[in-house]
This record gives sequence, C-alpha cells and structure tokens, in this order.
Amino acid sequence: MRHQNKNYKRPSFFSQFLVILWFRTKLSIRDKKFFVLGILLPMIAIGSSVLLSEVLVFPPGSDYQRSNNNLQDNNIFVTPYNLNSQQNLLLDTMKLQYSLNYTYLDDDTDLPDYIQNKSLSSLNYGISFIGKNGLNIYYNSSIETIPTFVHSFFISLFKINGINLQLNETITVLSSEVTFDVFYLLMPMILQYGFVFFIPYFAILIVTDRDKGYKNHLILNSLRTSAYWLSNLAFDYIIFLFPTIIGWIILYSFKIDGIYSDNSGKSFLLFITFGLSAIPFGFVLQFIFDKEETANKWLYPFTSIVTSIPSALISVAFPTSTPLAVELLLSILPTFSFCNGLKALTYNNSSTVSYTILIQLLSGLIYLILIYFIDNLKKPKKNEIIFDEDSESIINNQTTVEDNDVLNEKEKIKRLIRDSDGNKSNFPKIVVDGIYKQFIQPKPTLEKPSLIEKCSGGAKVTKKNSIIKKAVDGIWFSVEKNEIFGLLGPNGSGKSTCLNVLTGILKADKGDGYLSGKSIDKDKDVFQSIGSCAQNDILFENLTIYEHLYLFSRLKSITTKTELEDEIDFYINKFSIQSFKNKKSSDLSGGTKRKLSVACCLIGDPQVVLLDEPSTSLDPISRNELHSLIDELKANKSIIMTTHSINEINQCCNRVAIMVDGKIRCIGTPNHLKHKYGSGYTIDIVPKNYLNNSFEIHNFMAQTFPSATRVERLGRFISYDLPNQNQESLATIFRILQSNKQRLEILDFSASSSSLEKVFLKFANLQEEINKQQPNNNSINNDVIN
Ligand SMILES: Nc1ncnc2c1ncn2[C@@H]1O[C@H](COP(=O)(O)OP(=O)(O)OP(=O)(O)O)[C@@H](O)[C@H]1O
Repeated sequence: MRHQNKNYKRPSFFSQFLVILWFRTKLSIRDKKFFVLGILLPMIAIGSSVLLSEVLVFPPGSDYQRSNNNLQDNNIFVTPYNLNSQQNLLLDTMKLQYSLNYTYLDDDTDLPDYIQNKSLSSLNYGISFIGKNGLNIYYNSSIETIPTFVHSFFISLFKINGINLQLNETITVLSSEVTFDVFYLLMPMILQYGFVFFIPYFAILIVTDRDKGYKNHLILNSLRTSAYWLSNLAFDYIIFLFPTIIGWIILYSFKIDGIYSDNSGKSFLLFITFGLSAIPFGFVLQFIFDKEETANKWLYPFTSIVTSIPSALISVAFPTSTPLAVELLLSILPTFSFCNGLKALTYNNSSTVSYTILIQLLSGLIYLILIYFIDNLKKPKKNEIIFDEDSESIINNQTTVEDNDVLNEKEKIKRLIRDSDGNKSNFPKIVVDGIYKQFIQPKPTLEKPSLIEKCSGGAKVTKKNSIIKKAVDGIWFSVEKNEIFGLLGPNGSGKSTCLNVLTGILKADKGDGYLSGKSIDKDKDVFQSIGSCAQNDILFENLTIYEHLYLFSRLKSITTKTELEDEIDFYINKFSIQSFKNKKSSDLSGGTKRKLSVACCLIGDPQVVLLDEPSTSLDPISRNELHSLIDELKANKSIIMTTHSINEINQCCNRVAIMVDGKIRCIGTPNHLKHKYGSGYTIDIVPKNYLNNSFEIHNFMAQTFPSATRVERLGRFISYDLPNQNQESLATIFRILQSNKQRLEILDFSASSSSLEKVFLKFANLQEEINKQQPNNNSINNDVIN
C-alpha cells in the first residue's frame, strides 16, 4: 500500500550527499576496471616497492656510517689534475645547474680507492680529468643500464655546454659495502605509477555523467549541484584511502627506507594528502572532454604523461635535489609533488617533505576552486537570436494569423508576469514566458567532404555554410495544479527543445520559464520538486530496478524506511515489473526500461512533472497502465507530457497545445480543439453490395451534401468528409441517411465529428508545407551539431 497524503520535503544536503556515496559505491563495486585501477595497481606498486627494496638495496658494510660521513649525498668527486678552463667551466655549470658539491682529490688514482675504501654510503659517481681533454667517469653501481644512462647524460651535458671533452672510460665500481641508490630513484616512480591511474578513472566517471546526461538528470531530480560534486570528491577520496593506507602500512612494516624513519608521520601525511590534490586535479582535467569515448581514449595516456614524465626526467636530472623554481613550477602536478616528497623522504629531507604536503593541500584547494568556476562556465549558453528576415536563416514565411486562444494564453502570461511585481508565489506551477531557442545547423550540401573535413568529423560551421533553425519560436503557456498539459506536434516541431529548456539542459535564447514560481534562468534551486523523464531513457546500467527507485526516491523526498519500501513496491506493482526487481537496467527490455524511467520520474511525489514521450516502446496494456497511473497520481501535480499519440491526449490530458515549426498553433481542451478546428464530419457508409450500390449512393450524397468529398479508405465502405459550412447538425445527417437507408440498400452507416486526430493532421500538414518551403530542411532536421 502506498502512503497517501505524505508531506514530501526535499532531503537535506547531507542526506543527498550520503545517497550519492551509496550510489557510487554500488556502481564501483560492480565495475571491474575499478578493481584493477583503484585497488590492484596501487597494491602491485606497493608490493613491487617492497620487493625491489630487498633486491636493490645492498646492506651497508660494517663501517657504514652515513651520519658521520662529512660528504653530502650529492657530492661529486673530482680530481683536479690538469684542470683546464673548459673543465672548470663544466664544473661551474654543473655546480650551478645541478647544485652539486665537489670534493677535490689530490690524485687521479685516489678516486677509485676513495670509493672502494671510504665506504661512502650513497656515492653516485665521480669524474677525473686526465690528460688534456680526457675524462674518466666512475660509477658506484652494479647494474649495467644505470651507468650507461648516466654516461649518455654526461655526454649530452657536455654538448649542451659546448664543451669538447673526450670521454675515455666508464668505470663501474662495484662495492658491496655501500648502499646502492637505484632503489631510491625507482621507488618514488613505481609508487607514483601505481597511484596515477585512479586519477583518470575517477575523472572519466564525471565525463560519463555529463555525456550521458546522468549529472543533469540527477540534478533535475532534486540533487543539489554542491552535493553532486562534494559526494563524488568524497567518494573518490575514501576509495583512494583504502589502498593508500594499507599500502603505507605494508611499506612501514617492511621498514622501507624513508617510510620507516624519523619522518614516518610525515610520510603518512604525504600519502594521504596526495589524493586531496590528485582527485580534484583529475576533475579539472576531465572538463577538457565532452564525450566518454574520447576521455577513455585520451585521459589515461594524457594523465600518465602529464604527471609522470616530468617526475621521471627530474629524477634523472636532479637525483638528489631539484632547484626550487623547477620544483615550484612542477609541483602543481600532483604526481610530481608526490614523487618529489617520496624522494625527499628517502633522503631524509624533512623540510622538503613538509613543504610538499603543504603544496599538495594548496594545489588541491586551487583545483577545487577551478572546478567551481569551470562547472559554471560549462553551463548551457544563450545565443544571440536572429529575427532578421533577410538573413540566411530559414524563415517561416507562412503568414499565419495567430490563433485567438494562443493570443489569449500569451496575454494571460504577460499579465501574470507584469502583475506579479516580483512575487511569484501565486504563479501556476509551470509558466512558460516567451521562450525562443535557435540552433545553428550546417547547410545541406551535395559536395563531398574534403579529406580534412572527413578526419575532423565534418566541415567547420561558419556563417556562410550554416542555417538558423528556430526550434522554439516564442511560446507562452502555463500549467495549473492538477492539470495534465499535452504538448502535441509532428517530428521536429520543437516539443523536446521546449522541455529541454524547462529542464535546464538548454538555455533559452530569449524568455524564461518558472517552475513552482522559480525562474529557470535565475534561481539556482529551481529543480527542487521536479520529476523528469527524458525522451531517451537515462538509466544507470549497473543499478537494478529496485536501486534506481531507491536512489530517486531518496534524492527527492524524506521518507521513513517503511514509506520508502511501500512506495518502491507501489511503482513496481503498478508497472508489473516485480520479476525484474533485482535485474540490472542493462538487462531489461526497451519497454521495461521505459516503465522504470517513468517510475523514477514519478517517485518521490514531485510537484512538477515533465514527461517527454513517456509511452514510447510500451505495449498497449502497459500504455493503459501508465495512463491510469498518471491519472491516479495527478492530484496536486502539474504535468507536461509530450506525445505523438492522440489517444494519450484524449485519455490523459486536460489541455493540449499543438506545436508546428516551433510555435504553438492552437491551445485548449481536446474537445475545444475538436470543435474549433475539426470543422465537419466523417460519414462512413457500408453498402449491401459494394459494386452495385456504390454509384447510386455516391449520386445521392453529391445531390444531398454537395460540399461532401469522397475520401479513399481501406475496407468495403464509402467514406466522405463533410465540411461544416452549412451548419448541419449530426442529428440532421443521421435523419437524412436513415430515411434513405432502405432505398439506397445501405447496410450500415456512421457519422461523427472530426476527431482530434484530424485536427492534428491538419497542423502536421502545415509543418510539411513549411518544410517544403525550407529546401532540404527535412533531411537535416535531426542532425544535431552541438
Ligand atoms: N542540439 C540541436 N542542434 C541543432 N538542431 C537541433 C538541436 N536540437 C533540436 N534541433 C532541431 O530543432 C528542431 C526541433 O527539434 P525537437 O527535437 O525539439 O522536435 P520534437 O518536436 O521534439 O521532435 P520529435 O517528436 O521527433 O522528438 C528540429 O528541427 C531539430 O533538428
């Protein structure tokens, strides 16, 4: 049983925040990619670090005295033997660029001995100048690739500085007595790579929300924008914390240098603050993309390159300390600062770790502010509307005189706005005040697209090759409480555009709409008690029917647990979808998806309901279920329903407007329209013998009703349209036909007023006429360019 007369209220920010956390968790735990990128990869990185620490760090010898060593980690050892000006220049340059310290040795031969015997804990390399231009390089390494790499580095360094030195020899000094630094170079990079891919993963979720219309749909169904962003950020951060904290504990337990040290507190902070800058960073990056597909293709490599390559290069260029300016510039990249912090940890550089943590927090804050501004910039835009009759725009050159009812409705709305004096509390629930919306469409052309155009996805739309499509061309109407307003019109007449403006998906170029007295254009919390069902089902593939209804009910209304369960059951029973209750929406048929979309829209008892072709893909029984449900729920609601079905209008709507070419051509109750525009009757006559009697019947009809025209219809009966110019009543027509029934050998006959269908067809023909006058317009009607 559904609870009646509930006093629904929009849930608090916190309550909506929690619902979105619940919703994201549901979606993520069903997503394999999430496990790989969000959990597996970080764990692999942590595991590899532990493993490498065992393999790569050689235990210090007995005389290892790092702390007593008066030589700094970034020392370079130079034999002053025969130093010439070029060699001095090289040393000075390296000193300046790479902040290297030098220890001058007395003799060339001292260097290997120095390395071997002095047991320097973190000796990197030494150079000795021999002869005039010769040079030997010494490495304290046991891995071949590293000396080769440093070797190339030196050569490029000489070249950059224009120094012509001859590299004589590369000598690798193997020492089991010193700690080997490769691990400290690799560990930050490995960890960084392990944690970098959750950034694009979370960011792409936001692009998907935008691309598939999820975000808009949730906001339209009462979700606050702030709750959307904050809950997403919080969810991503909580998810990030799991592998991060577990990872840190593992590193700490294995006593990994840097993590297990005097700075372990700071190392923990470094890990957990990384997410605070990386997640908002990803959220900023995602604004570059509008399509999920493109984001999926580019965001992973892009994030990886943008964040990791600088760190890798810097690690090689400045193995122990990076110049401040470079560091500050690149620290805006979260993975760079994270990597930098890790490096500082391994070198026991406490102050750098502290300042990296601070940078992570600050950059996170900067990214949050950027998200706020970019999100506002990304909102749909107003275009300058074009009224210029001589322009390239498609002009509706039908000189139609506006219908009286349409004019009256327009005047009513104008008066309402004028008299409201800013107070809109007594407005009808839905008011449409002169909305215009135009689109720029490419002009149809027979020319084949050039290769460049093919590659770039089409010709650039310029003033010359474009036309203006007036999708909605100034409409006024209102919908009262308890009213179902049908918006009828042929394809492309502007119904969906009108609803898209009312739901904030599009911004009106001119005019405004009011929902429960709040302006769509100006009021931020306009979508407070709205239920919206778009033309295409907006459903989350990995959520079940039950979860969808739970989500939308919790977003729109405050209910107790029992009320919530009752309400979900109510919709599930009404639409006879009990057996699919726990099925994911991706596994549902088209009709069931549609039912779910409508149920999500109606649940939570919204005051304003916008239904865009709700009965599409429903079978006749389901349609009837839908119509009776709408009828049952309409109390206290104002509903707009767009449809192509005349039946639907007849069964559900109190009032109807027919749109043609962006304008409302007639408005009123279905009966009023039938009466006003359905000028005449339809007469169907079934002769006893079609071949023998039809000639005589036709003669009779031509004499009795000269204005009647015969219409071709399928079946063995003769049909006539009879315009109502002579004001004959239906009763008169019946009487005449009845009195001649026997003589004309008529088996049966019927006469009825023209239906709403005829009224609709009349207007649909008008749209066709207009389309014919707009060359090739039909073919581009649905080619959306933005
Ligand atoms: N984003 C867009 N860009 C360009 N043209 C558009 C865009 N959206 C709609 N149009 C054009 O505006 C006109 C009205 O479209 P709209 O979808 O509102 O019509 P409709 O009455 O809802 O049609 P249907 O019954 O087929 O859904 C059409 O000519 C359509 O091609």
